[in-house]
Amino acid sequence: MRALAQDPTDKAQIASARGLVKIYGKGEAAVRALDGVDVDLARGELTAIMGPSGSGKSTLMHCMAGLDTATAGSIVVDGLDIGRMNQRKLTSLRRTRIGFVFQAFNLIPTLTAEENITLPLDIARAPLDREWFDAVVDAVGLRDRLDHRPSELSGGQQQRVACARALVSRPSVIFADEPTGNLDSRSAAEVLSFLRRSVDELGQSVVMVTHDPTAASYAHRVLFLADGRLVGEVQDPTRETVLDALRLYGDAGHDEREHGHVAPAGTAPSPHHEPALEGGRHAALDAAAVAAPADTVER
Ligand SMILES: Nc1ncnc2c1ncn2[C@@H]1O[C@H](COP(=O)(O)OP(=O)(O)OP(=O)(O)O)[C@@H](O)[C@H]1O
Repeated sequence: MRALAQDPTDKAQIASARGLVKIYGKGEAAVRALDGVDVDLARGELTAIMGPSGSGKSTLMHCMAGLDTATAGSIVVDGLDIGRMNQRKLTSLRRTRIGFVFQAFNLIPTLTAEENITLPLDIARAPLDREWFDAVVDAVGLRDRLDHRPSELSGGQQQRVACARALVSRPSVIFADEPTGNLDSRSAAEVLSFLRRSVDELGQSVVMVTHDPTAASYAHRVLFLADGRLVGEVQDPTRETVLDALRLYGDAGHDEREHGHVAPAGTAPSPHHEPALEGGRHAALDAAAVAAPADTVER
């Protein structure tokens, strides 16, 4: 395993956590979703987070993205200690420094692709950097679809619009939670290629939760969680090395669940399946991220 950076505010890390604990509920019903996680996520890399269902992947991502508050431990994102921030500052951090991509695309059906992409800037009344917008649109390959509404786009194109929307405000880091969970394998490949290109060509940092070994193979590095702990990692992964690691770290059921992509345990194998609660939670989180007020982050 890569050694933890001495200093979590190290510029080489886009996000770091130390001693992260998250407990949901109280008393006998308490669930220890994160059980002391120390992690450094490198700037300018695509990092994938894998692990069995319930191992704490989404919780880790939500805590590190300032969407959820940790019970204990510290988190630094882009040099800012988010554990010390009040809700207003967290909202501001999400608005200015973090991009989100969720399994549900969460596009506004009445807006065109272009309007959906620029929505966060419009809400923030922030100016559009046309050159950057063009670079993002070209990287995402949507130039000839900008006037289309979501219903006129394929699932992969819709998710690429959501990726472009996450990128357009030049966030420091993009957090993507199962970004290909609703896509067939071809559309998933389009989205994953784009996420990787956004790192290699546009200098973005991306952190992605996935169950899919193929999706994880697009990453520079894959982290494995089990029972709320970080249990291993693979550098420069291939699908095979990820599968080996999954065998080692306990997501043994993934092969049976795989259908182009791997659905979470306990869910139907359809690539379009999404538990209602999960979808609702993601939609609410995404709305919170997109609709946050446009104040600035105070250091
Ligand atoms: N809001 C919540 N209230 C109570 N328990 C929760 C809540 N969110 C998550 N948990 C529990 O915390 C643990 C970790 O959940 P989490 O969603 O982070 O896992 P995951 O690895 O992302 O799972 P999956 O792959 O199924 O999405 C699970 O036991 C889950 O039931």
